[in-house]
Amino acid sequence: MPTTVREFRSGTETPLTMLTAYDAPTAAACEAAGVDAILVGDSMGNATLGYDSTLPVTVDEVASRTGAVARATDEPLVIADMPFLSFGVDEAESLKNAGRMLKEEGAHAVKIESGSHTVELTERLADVGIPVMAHLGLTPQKVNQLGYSRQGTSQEAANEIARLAREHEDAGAFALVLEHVPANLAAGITDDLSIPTIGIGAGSDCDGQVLVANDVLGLGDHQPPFAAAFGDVRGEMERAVSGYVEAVEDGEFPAEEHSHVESDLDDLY
Ligand SMILES: Nc1nc(=O)c2c([nH]1)NC[C@@H]1CN(c3ccc(C(=O)N[C@@H](CCC(=O)O)C(=O)O)cc3)CN21
Ligand SMILES: CC(C)C(=O)C(=O)O
Ligand SMILES: [Mg+2]
Repeated sequence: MPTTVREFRSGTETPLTMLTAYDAPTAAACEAAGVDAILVGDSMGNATLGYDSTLPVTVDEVASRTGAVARATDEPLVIADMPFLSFGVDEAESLKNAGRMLKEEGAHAVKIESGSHTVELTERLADVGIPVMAHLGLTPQKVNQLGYSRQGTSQEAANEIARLAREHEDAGAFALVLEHVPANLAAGITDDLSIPTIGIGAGSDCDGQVLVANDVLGLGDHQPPFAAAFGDVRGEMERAVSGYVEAVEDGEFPAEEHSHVESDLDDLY
């Protein structure tokens, strides 16, 4: 498994796997299951913080969860997802916010939602030693312009995504997320680039795949059409909590083995 971005590359026999995690136990489960990279996604906004988009997520929130994920794991690459307006406004601020994820929180790399405005920033970050994962196609921080719809569906839009993909590789990005784009566009970009492409709703010809952990675990209430549940963790949580509630209400918990009596104590009343 990769512990530096140099080992996270295309052309391997099996596709690369990436999953989001926002806490230590989920990160530990990802590591135990052999996930190659963990993305501390700004999807934490809707997945765990109760917002209806990723826009309100702060640098402090991503930083604190990145620290938790990095402390809980050794092997997987840990990538911090830079939140809305934490990059791309002011260069010094972008470098400070991204650098903090590596310097203070133990991330190995950052991801930034990309566009023509992030080519120079990607180069600058890479130059100072902050590996950048680029992200094209559906970029949820642009929900107010794009909604959550498919991207790259016209020839013109597809060409633009392919051009930006090449520009970000040339700028020094170590990998590229392609979200909600046609499988044939993602396949073409994957062929063209030498850095690994990681798809989400982008078909099976990318070098790797990423999904939001809540969707994979069966923990979410609403999941995108391209996601799949491989478990029923929400059901499992409800069963465990119901068991606890019933045991307390029936007087079965706590039992003797969960309590202790000090025979030396005097009666207090
Ligand atoms: N749990 C979760 N999973 C994700 O994959 C995810 C998040 N949260 N939060 C951030 C973004 C938002 N994403 C989404 C959310 C919804 C659709 C979706 O339902 N798309 C429909 C409707 C499009 C529309 O509104 O026009 C589609 O048919 O494409 C797609 C991606 C992907 N990301
Ligand atoms: C879905 C991935 C690519 C993401 O950006 C996130 O989880 O925030
Ligand atoms: Mg994100």
